[in-house]
Amino acid sequence: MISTVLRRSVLGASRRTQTLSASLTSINAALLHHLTPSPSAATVSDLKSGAALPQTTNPYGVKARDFHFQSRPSEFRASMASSAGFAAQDYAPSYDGGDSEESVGSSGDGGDGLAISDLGISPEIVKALSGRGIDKLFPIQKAVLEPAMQGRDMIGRARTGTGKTLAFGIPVIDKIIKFNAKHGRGKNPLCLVLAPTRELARQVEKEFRESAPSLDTICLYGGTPIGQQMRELNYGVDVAVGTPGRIIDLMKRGALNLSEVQFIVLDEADQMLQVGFAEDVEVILQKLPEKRQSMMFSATMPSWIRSLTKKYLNNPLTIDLVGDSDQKLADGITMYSISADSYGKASIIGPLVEAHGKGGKCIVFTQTKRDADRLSYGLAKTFKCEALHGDISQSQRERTLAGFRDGNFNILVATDVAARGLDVPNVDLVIHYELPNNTETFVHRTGRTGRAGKKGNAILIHGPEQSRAVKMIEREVGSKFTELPSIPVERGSGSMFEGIGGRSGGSYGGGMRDRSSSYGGRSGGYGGGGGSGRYGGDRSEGSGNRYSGGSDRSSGYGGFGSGGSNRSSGGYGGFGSDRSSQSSGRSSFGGFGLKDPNSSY
Ligand SMILES: Nc1ncnc2c1ncn2[C@@H]1O[C@H](COP(=O)(O)OP(=O)(O)OP(=O)(O)O)[C@@H](O)[C@H]1O
Repeated sequence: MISTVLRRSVLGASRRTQTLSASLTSINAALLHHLTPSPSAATVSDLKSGAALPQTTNPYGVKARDFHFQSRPSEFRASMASSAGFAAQDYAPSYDGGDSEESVGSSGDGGDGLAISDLGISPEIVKALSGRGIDKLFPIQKAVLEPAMQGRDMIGRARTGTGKTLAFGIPVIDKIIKFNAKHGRGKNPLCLVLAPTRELARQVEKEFRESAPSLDTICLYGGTPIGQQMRELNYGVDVAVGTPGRIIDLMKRGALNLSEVQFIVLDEADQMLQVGFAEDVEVILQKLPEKRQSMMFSATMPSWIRSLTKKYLNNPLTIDLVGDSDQKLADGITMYSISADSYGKASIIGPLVEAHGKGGKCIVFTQTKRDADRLSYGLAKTFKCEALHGDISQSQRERTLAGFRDGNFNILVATDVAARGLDVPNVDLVIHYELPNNTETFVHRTGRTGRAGKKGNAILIHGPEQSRAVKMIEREVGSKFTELPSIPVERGSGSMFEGIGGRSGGSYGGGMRDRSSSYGGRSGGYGGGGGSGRYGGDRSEGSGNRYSGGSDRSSGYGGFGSGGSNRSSGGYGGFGSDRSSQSSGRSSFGGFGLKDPNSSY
């Protein structure tokens, strides 16, 4: 038993990046707790009476999590919480009601940020944020803080890169820290954050971890061994961030108990519901206590999401710093467009990067995994470049992203798996290799640049016959493109892709000319590339295209991605399998899917 205790201690110590001395303190406390029947071990009657549990103190002055022994009921916090209160209300002046139409509009945008040190939030958070150069609240953070502290359910919308993660993160973290200090720390998570992609889940979890080092956070996502996640859950966590599939898998295995969750956040909420996670999200929500605070955040909130939120949220406050008529992109992003035919467009990427990339980082978004592979292979002959998409193993995806962040290479060629939420500093240029699926995708892809007040460029490559679609994007995002002069392409330039056929597997035939013709009516093939199971990782690739203007319109987007990806036609391959490649297959919606939550992607 002692060795078990030690094993758990070591696991906990490494995971929580505590200092050695703090770990030893915890180990000592755990050993003491275990070897001394009383008074260090809480009895059931202690718990019922709400008597304080023995606690140790970590370097942040926050009570450390006690180890979980068989002898202790794992729901001990539930018993305590029932007598002790609810974090969402503990610090809230009572909210006086209000109707569901209540909203905070774009008037909340702008103005000086509030100094974080003046807000009365935990010193640990202030210190951690300050260490990262974050001393003042951004507008969305300022707008969200008070209602979030009051325990309001909410829908938050603000442009890309404006700090939505900390907008929900700061109040949730603060409440958990204070709740733990008051009531002791338990085993089951108090906060659950759902994200549509693994990369985003990791990033959000990192943001929580770095903002509150004393809390135990965990990231739950597919493509990685589940055993380690189960062990960490068994040790106890405060905040769990993850993709719905792996979360459901862990629930089914009895490793994840959501009965004490007090805060649920859907990050990139529209994407989560739009790509078909609604069902999974509902399964998860049904396992949560009714008494909870629910929040949804995204830079884009299509109108259909309102009706869905009625089901999930209780009298939500809408905080919308974008507004209907405003431009949808972050300030500081300049949009360019350039015409290129399908034969030549691969060859203009290099010149575009050189002319507009300012020598910094660049992300090129392609519609398909195959194009991402082929383009990155071609570009790698001249540039430092790598591909990122859902058919790449999770460990490689993580290495690639880390390498990109660290500046080991400066061009990332990615599918929409990288479109949502990813925060990589100093991406100066985003190139849309072809027209994206819909306005939301355009906004999110473009939003990988111009983050946190920085400047950035975005270039949309379009076919000579797609000017109507380009105008439609302009209208919907509220910004104009500056059309760049065409770049002459030598006829032999398609050869940059020679010799790479079959690199990503599959049966797509034909030469480069055909492959790069993204709007050519692919009626299948790409859709079924990866996901074998219903539950698993993220869903972010594939699908039809909304902008099929001009002559492309006749080319049959409806079938794009139909191969093997239709949820109704199979793929219920059990829990835990990887659904990271795509999730389209709703061919009947043909890509113009924003009107229906189930349509696009
Ligand atoms: N108050 C602040 N001061 C300075 N930097 C901040 C502040 N808040 C957030 N940031 C930084 O701004 C960047 C963008 O934040 P974040 O990723 O939360 O944006 P977002 O609104 O969620 O974007 P997206 O819509 O693309 O998901 C991050 O690097 C974050 O650390």
